[in-house]
Amino acid sequence: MNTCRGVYILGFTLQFKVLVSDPLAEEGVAILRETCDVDVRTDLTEEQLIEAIKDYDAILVRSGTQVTTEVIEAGEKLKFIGRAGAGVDNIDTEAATRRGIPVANAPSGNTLAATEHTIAMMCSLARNIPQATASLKKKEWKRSKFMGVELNEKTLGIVGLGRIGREIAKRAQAMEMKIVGFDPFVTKEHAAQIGVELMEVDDLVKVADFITVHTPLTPETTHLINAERIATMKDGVRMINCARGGIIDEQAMYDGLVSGKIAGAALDVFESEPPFESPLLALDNVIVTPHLGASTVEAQKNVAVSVAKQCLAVFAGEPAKYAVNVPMVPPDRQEQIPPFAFLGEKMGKLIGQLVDGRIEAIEITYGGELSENRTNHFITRSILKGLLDPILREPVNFVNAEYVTKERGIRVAETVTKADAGFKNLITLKVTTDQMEETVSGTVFSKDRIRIVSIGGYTMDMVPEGSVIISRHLDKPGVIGRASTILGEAEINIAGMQVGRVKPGEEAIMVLNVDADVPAPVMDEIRAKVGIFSARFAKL
Ligand SMILES: NC(=O)c1ccc[n+]([C@@H]2O[C@H](COP(=O)([O-])OP(=O)(O)OC[C@H]3O[C@@H](n4cnc5c(N)ncnc54)[C@H](O)[C@@H]3O)[C@@H](O)[C@H]2O)c1
Ligand SMILES: O=C(O)[C@H](O)COP(=O)(O)O
Repeated sequence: MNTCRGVYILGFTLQFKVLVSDPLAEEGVAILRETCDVDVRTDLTEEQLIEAIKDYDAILVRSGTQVTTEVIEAGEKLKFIGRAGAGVDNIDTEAATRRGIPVANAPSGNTLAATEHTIAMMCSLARNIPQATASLKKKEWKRSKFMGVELNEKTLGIVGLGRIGREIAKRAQAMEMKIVGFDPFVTKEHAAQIGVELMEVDDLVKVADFITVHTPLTPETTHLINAERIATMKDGVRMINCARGGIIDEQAMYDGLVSGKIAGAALDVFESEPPFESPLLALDNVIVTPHLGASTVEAQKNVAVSVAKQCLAVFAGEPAKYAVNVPMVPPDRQEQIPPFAFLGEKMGKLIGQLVDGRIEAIEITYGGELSENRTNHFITRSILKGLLDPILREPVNFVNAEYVTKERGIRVAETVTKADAGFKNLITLKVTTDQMEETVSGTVFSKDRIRIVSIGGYTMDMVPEGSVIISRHLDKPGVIGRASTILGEAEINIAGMQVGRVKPGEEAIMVLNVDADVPAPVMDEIRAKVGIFSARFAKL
């Protein structure tokens, strides 16, 4: 363990504890040690991890640690789960989302390592290099036994055209292979641009000489390559899996390798790891590596540094760059979103203090230029956080805001409209409870000029910060004066005041910015005054 300086936040220095439970490159650990207490404990059993995790603010893993629901539930202080690598299938992200814990990975740090490993495996498979090496080391000289095949002019089928799939396509074209691909999330045009003929998986398996899979392991991709598809493949097909065990059905692959339908397989990953019990290990036409796809010095440094930096960002109250359970802010929106997210959170917080009863529905209307904005869901999350966090016992944050809302049966509707009530952009939030309805609207004039522009239909120009009293009263002389006198007697300074009305002499609204908290008896006194229908104190 290392004693260190702590992370400085809002005038406080907080000492965070980080558990590294899989081997992580020293460059990443060193970044964490500058400000945190770091324990590297790569030998914990699941039971020991469940016991240990309660002391830590973050856990950093590779694929070796199973971060299960039990681990996450036991991690009372957990604020961040980092995966130094791409696949997060060893982390129960749903459980983390429920608890509001961001899970982040390092998606591109090991792309080239995994790509090069796949290419190495394909070449080794084509030329029997591991088998020939083992044979010669036994002092055998069997040249005809290890006759290979060329890659030149063969068809390579790539299942999953993401980061790794695309890099493989590029390299395989340099070896003059013809590339066909399957990926339901890639267009034909995009595939064509990278030299790949896109087709359905059922067609791909029929035409390919080599098949390599590069998808995540999901319910849809589990056993995507199964006995039925293997039966339709070319005789003597060769298969490579450097993505995740389970994308290819291992039993079906074993049967195909034994029958000779499949000439050979190169496997870096397995349905169960380590695969000591797998019959595949006994087959001569199977070459294997122990999940080494990401194991290069360069990749390990990249991924360790990436998750360490994201961990510190989260400790400092900033978002993790590659959070997998929080929507990603597109790079071109990183400047634009924060003022709207700020406004949304404040609007949520305000309306939450203006309503009574059980919240049943939340309607958010994005108007003006926001009607064309693809990233309104970020603002919605901020609104939900602002509204629900002060009300609920469990913490609500950007990660679990949607989950918590849904779990409580609160209906959320997002609509867009070109109508803008004269503003460039306008957010209108309406909350319906079992007792009442309230509406608040706000706008961003610029990042330094953010305003609530109406409450309950009354126009105003309110800075959404600090402490406020919001009252509804009769628009008659003396009513406002009565409220100010009460505050003066209680020695509460009024820093600003706004009044809004629809018609003279009818109900009006007053917003008083005050410099201190207003005690409940003082609020009761204001409410009791003739002409004041309601008055609420809110902190933003
Ligand atoms: N062996 C290793 O050490 C190693 C190293 C790095 C990555 N990986 C694994 O490699 C895989 C690919 O990584 P990546 O960085 O390229 O991921 P990626 O997210 O960039 O790409 C995955 C691609 O799979 C596609 N896909 C999703 N569902 C699909 C489906 N049902 N059918 C077909 N395609 C589908 C996606 O559209 C995407 O294009 C992951 O499983 C990752 O965990 C393994
Ligand atoms: O998904 C990944 O990034 C790879 O499977 C690498 O796993 P590792 O970090 O355990 O090597």
